[in-house]
Amino acid sequence: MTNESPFRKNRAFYIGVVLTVLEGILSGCSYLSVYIVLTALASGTITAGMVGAVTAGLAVIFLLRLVIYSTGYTQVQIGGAAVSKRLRLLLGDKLKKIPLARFTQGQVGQYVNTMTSDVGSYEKILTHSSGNIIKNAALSAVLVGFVCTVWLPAGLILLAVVALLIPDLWLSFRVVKVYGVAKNKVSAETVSGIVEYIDGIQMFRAYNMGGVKNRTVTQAMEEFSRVCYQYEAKGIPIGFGYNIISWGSVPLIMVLAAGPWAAGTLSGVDYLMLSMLPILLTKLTASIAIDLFEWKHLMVSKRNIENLIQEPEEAGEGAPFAPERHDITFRDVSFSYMPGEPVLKRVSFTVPDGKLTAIVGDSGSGKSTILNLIAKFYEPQSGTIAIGGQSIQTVSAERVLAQLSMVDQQVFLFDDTVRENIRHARPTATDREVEAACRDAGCDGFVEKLEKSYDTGIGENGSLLSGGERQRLSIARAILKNSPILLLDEATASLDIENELAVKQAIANLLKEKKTVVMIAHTLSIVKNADQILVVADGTIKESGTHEELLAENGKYAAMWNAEQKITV
Ligand SMILES: Nc1ncnc2c1ncn2[C@@H]1O[C@H](COP(=O)(O)OP(=O)(O)OP(=O)(O)O)[C@@H](O)[C@H]1O
Repeated sequence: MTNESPFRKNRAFYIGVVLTVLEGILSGCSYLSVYIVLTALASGTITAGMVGAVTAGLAVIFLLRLVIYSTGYTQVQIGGAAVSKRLRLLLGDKLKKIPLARFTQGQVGQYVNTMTSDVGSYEKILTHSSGNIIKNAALSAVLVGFVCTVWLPAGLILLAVVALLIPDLWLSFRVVKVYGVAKNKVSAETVSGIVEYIDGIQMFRAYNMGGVKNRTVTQAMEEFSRVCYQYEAKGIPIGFGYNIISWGSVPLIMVLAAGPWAAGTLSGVDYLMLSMLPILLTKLTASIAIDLFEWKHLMVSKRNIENLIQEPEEAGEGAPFAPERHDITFRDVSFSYMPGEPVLKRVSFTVPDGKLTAIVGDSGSGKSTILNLIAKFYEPQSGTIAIGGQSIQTVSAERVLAQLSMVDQQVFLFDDTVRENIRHARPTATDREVEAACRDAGCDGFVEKLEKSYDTGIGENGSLLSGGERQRLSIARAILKNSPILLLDEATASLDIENELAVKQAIANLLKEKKTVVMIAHTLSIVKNADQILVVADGTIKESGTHEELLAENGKYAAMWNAEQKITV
């Protein structure tokens, strides 16, 4: 990673800005032509040749402005789009490194907001606000300079109008600081609510919760419109006040300049220009004030982007990680999702290399949490987790994940074809390898019945497939990846009997290869033959051993086994 600012602008942007300023200055030159013509008219020295020359000059200026404006505008757009593209890629990369725990703390809305609207707003600063401000400032400088040469006191009054922008902006920036930041925060919360609502729409409808959830989203939106109203309501009077004061300069100059005009020290044309140009300047400064107000607000977006860039990343470096053995050791590992609510308490155990270890226990006892920690989705608060004797704390999650495959209850599938969904596990795999993995996972039967077989699209998150079919596709992925460690969350409970058998057969095929396997089992019959069984209870490993050893111990496992036998008999 370089030390260069991610916000740095490129050449296209600077070229665009220079051209925009040039166009602003040129537009001021049109007034100079009017002045020349009017002066000649008043003094009676006007000729047809002169009118022709001024008209030609105006035509040239117009053409020049057209070319400069369109080139400048295009360059600024290209430059701005390049910066926002760089920012989006950087933020996308950053999201991969933020600890998963952050995504469960109401941050999702903020992240979505920053990735989309904040980057869009920052792009707007570059492509619109900055250009407008610089252009209007350049034109204002030309006008004030010109008025100064016509009659200095009028020029000084206009300078005062420009200077009044300072208190105006000070006040409006305070509004942005309070309400602009609040607006942004509420907007993120609204996005969070909407994301949750859309994500869970099936469940909300199934449980008739649309109304309740709708109310939550509606309240967030109402709060958003309230803050927006406050923001505008506080900002408008400041702009309005500035407008009234700056417009006062027009009659003031007219009244003050009337004396020198009557005395003959100012010509009629000068007086006319002094009456007209301040009108233009007040319009320009009002526009600058509005643009700067907006610019300041958009800078809140820049700060949000900076905050996201600076978010702490998960521990671990990019150093290579290829342990020779794949035994997994937990030493005094403690973990909680929420402060003060421990899920694992000083847990220690070893999963032997190349063996099958099953984890059993009550619902909510922390079984999936153990798998999440092995996969580095979360970091333990204390203790160490090692793979092949090497602590994974100093290894990046990406490199740890390269060593393992996960098959769990939450299968995530892309809105892509069957083939590409499986190939994600190993992008270099050939079609034959993908199809072989599918066969081993028992997918070939249903895949071949699909309209375009392996090239059929499966819908968003595999919505066109059944639960069991989705499970088997995720097993096919694990088979294709062929990693030395396999983490399995046995999830056949919600499947019909046919699918359950198919998934169990697929898992059995997956287990054929000699791997280090950690398997959460919700039914004990499936773990009878495991090399080791860990019984989790109250955030600790209550018992460990083989099926026979644990039955002989006559503890929790034996009780669970006996209970299950009674149900199945
Ligand atoms: N992302 C999370 N944020 C906060 N708490 C969580 C989170 N995930 C799990 N928990 C809590 O941690 C505890 C352990 O959850 P975990 O999913 O590890 O249990 P489990 O034994 O796998 O349960 P099950 O057998 O029902 O899948 C539970 O009390 C659960 O509510």
